[in-house]
Amino acid sequence: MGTPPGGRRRERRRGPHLRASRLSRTGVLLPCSSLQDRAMEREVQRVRQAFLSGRSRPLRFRLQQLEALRRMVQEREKDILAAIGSDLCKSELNAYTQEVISVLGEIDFMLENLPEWVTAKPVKKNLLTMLDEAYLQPQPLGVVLIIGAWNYPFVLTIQPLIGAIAAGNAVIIKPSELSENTATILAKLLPQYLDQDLYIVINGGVEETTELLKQRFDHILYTGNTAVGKIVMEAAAKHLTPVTLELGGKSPCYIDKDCDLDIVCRRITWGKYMNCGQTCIAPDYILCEASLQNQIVQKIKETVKEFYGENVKESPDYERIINRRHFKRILSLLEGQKIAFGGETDEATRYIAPTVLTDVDPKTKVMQEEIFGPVLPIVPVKNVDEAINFINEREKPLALYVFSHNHKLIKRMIDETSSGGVTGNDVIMHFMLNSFPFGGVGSSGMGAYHGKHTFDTFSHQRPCLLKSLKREGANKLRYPPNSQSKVDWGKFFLLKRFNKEKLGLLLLTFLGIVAAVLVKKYQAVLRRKALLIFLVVHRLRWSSKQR
Ligand SMILES: NC(=O)c1ccc[n+]([C@@H]2O[C@H](COP(=O)([O-])OP(=O)(O)OC[C@H]3O[C@@H](n4cnc5c(N)ncnc54)[C@H](O)[C@@H]3O)[C@@H](O)[C@H]2O)c1
Ligand SMILES: CCCCCCCCCCCCCCCC=O
Repeated sequence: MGTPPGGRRRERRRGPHLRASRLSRTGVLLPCSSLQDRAMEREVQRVRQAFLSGRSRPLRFRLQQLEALRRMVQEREKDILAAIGSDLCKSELNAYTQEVISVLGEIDFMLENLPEWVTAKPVKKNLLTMLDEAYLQPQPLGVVLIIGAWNYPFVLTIQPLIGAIAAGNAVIIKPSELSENTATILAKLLPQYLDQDLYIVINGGVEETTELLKQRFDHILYTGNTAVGKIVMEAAAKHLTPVTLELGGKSPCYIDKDCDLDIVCRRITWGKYMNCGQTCIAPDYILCEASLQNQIVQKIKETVKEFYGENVKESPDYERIINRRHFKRILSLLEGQKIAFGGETDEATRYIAPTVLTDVDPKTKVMQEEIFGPVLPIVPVKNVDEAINFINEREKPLALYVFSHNHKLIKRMIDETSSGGVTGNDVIMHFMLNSFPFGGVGSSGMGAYHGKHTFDTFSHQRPCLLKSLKREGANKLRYPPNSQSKVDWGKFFLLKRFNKEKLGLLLLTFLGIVAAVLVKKYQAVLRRKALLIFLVVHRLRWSSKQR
């Protein structure tokens, strides 16, 4: 674990120091020069060559790599927890439950299901292809770039990696330079456990990411803010590279008056102040009727005490803001606001107390940008209609939360709004169910991952149609010269429409096709039956001759 909560922490410059050494196989650290471009290109080229060798493709290899990754997490757990701990001032227990547990769960899930996912799946056929072989074959995309985020620096980098390996790709991992300890440990550990040419870590800041983005990839998965998401997409467009953008936004939380406020406030307090509010799907603000405000403030205040004790600063469960820039940014959101409780700060340790703001004017700064910190504004609304309008007038959020005993109201909120994901009567928990695709919509992102969805994100579902070089008669229908009769046949095969005059002929053809299908299907049986008949007849003739 890093500096203990409350201890004075040194604010280090993040980024430049990562660039101070040369390109290496264990986390590429680059000199800041024009050589960088070529060095980056060579690195990507090396990974591409490894992909082209074909060794990332066999199921056995993918399973081995995933098992090796699991071994890394298990054997080096202490180092990983310490790195996360020093980046975000997080206890080992919290780093484990918030990050490591999901990674281990995801690896186990992949190992269990991958053999089924990689197999080709037959598809439904039409009359034109009924005698052919038609299936979907998932195939790796190639070289994938994963740009991680700093707020959950381990899970948000490794979870996509798991799916990319499972899908048979080569991967370049670019951890966030803001969580520098986790970035360093990933660059150190991954090459010790995984194939060193197929999966590499490139560390660095904006400059290196910019260089990296000039290269051609087969897919980019970026996690971070919307502004950089646009930069990534623009760079990707130059190579027509598909992107998955895991972005952010202001996730609303509507509290209906028909609910159990004690439970609601406990759940919101957990999701809002976990990781000091630096969670992409944390409830960003509360919408509720004005009459509920004071009770909500009171109950959140009590829960904060229950969770973190009298002195939040001393709690091992309360993290710190990642850096001074974000600390100052969050502080600026408090200007001119009515602080109902909290508001204490300490710049030296980048501590911001769990804070609630009441009667917040939607036009103020705190309601104009994603907070990404432990500040919770309450915006009073008249009723659920106003809440729905409020949400729909803004960018589509990454998550939406609605609390009520009234199931119909929850369903209505879901039907009449849009967001990446929704949880009714809780927060955050949809992230933990890997049968859900996790991702945004509109400005909160595009594409999704988790579980099978990550495998699909990093796979190409290749349609494969295998025909025979026989049965050319049927194919003549599509060759020139065209004729009305051929069109009629086309209508029959593709639209299942009959020309009444030709119904008899069509019926006959159809029976012919059915017979052909049956013959093909039961070829072996028919061959055995024919042989048997031949032998019986032969035997009868022979015995009659004998007589
Ligand atoms: N949807 C999700 O899963 C998810 C998860 C975590 C965070 N987020 C979002 O991320 C945001 C917080 O992260 P952040 O904004 O501090 O991320 P950030 O600024 O740390 O950016 C992340 C990555 O982008 C790179 N980067 C930054 N500026 C760049 C530039 N100009 N050109 C090229 N690359 C650049 C960085 O090197 C880093 O690797 C929030 O909006 C949050 O909601 C989303
Ligand atoms: C012991 C109980 C286990 C339940 C753990 C719940 C932990 C939630 C972790 C949430 C991680 C959220 C990551 C969000 C990604 C965006 O920032």
